[in-house]
Amino acid sequence: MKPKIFIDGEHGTTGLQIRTRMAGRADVELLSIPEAERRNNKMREDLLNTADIAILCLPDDAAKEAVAMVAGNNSVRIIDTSTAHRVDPAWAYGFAEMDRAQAGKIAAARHVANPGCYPTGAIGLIRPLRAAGLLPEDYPVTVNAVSGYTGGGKQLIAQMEDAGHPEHIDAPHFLYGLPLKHKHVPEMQVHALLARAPLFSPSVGKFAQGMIVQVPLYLADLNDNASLGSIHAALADHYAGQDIVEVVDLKQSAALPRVNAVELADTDRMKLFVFGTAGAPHVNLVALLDNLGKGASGAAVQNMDLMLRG
Ligand SMILES: NC(=O)C1=CN([C@@H]2O[C@H](COP(=O)(O)OP(=O)(O)OC[C@H]3O[C@@H](n4cnc5c(N)ncnc54)[C@H](OP(=O)(O)O)[C@@H]3O)[C@@H](O)[C@H]2O)C=CC1
Ligand SMILES: CC(=O)N[C@@H](CCC(=O)OP(=O)(O)O)C(=O)O
Repeated sequence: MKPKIFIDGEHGTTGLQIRTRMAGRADVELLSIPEAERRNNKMREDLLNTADIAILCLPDDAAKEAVAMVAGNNSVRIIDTSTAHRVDPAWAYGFAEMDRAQAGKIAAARHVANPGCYPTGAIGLIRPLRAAGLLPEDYPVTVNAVSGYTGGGKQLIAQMEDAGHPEHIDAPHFLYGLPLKHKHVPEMQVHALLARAPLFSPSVGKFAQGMIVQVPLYLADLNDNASLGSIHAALADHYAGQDIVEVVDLKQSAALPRVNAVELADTDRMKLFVFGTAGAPHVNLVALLDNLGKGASGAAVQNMDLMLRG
């Protein structure tokens, strides 16, 4: 029998993208709820309890309610794309490449918390340097990022695309999260293995999908006389043999005049760069991804595939 997959929230931004990725897959049976019934709790509860894997693409509170709907059912496994369970030690964090053991943990888990889009970039850059001992645990990490507007789901998409929307946003690029209490900070701190909460400044650009995450570093405050070359080598070693995360060659990075936020739109890949000049005091670590690809729906399908094999 084919494993049954139910995407709760399949008519939202993340859910639709997962459905698109699953179209044509003959190895799974996709359970579906009509759009008009998407908030029908009885139907959702039945489908959640029928599934082998439920993928939650809901706001945090609704995700917690969905988990409660399958309490006592030991056969359904869950991938939650919301923020609700990302620092819960009982849930496997769904970033398969973040260390060597993680793909195995996801494969064996009943509960998987899909990472946030910004944390995928930030943790992807920082954690290998913590693991290699180059970045001190108490380094004052800053994370600056720009996301495509689909990152804000149906509501922000409408505000950006519909000129008649009462809260239409006209800005081509805007900063938000100005009180510095973004919901992604805790998972960045926990999974990047940092003692101090990173200072995170997000922004949105007038493009649908794409993301740049930047982590600038002062070399003098790192360990082991860290250099442009040793930082790049640590990242390249960590991701060697991966097909989703690519560490761009130093020479290629040095030749780039710019980084285009939408370069990886509509892909599930992530590119990591180390920018700077040999012998100079700073480096800038940069992650490039699609907020809906490796940043959300692509990662959810990757995790589902690991769980189906596990
Ligand atoms: N967009 C992105 O780039 C990313 C999103 N995520 C996470 O994915 C989750 C979904 O976000 P996103 O797809 O962007 O959001 P959307 O607003 O686009 O979609 C959410 C969907 O969930 C439905 N929904 C909301 N509340 C309930 C409820 N109580 N019961 C049943 N259905 C409900 C909505 O229906 P209705 O239309 O009626 O509101 C909608 O169809 C969020 O937790 C988000 O944080 C994670 C990483 C990146
Ligand atoms: C552009 C934008 O608004 N982005 C969202 C984050 C993306 C998202 O909702 O994802 P998570 O589930 O990972 O939080 C935000 O800043 O709240």
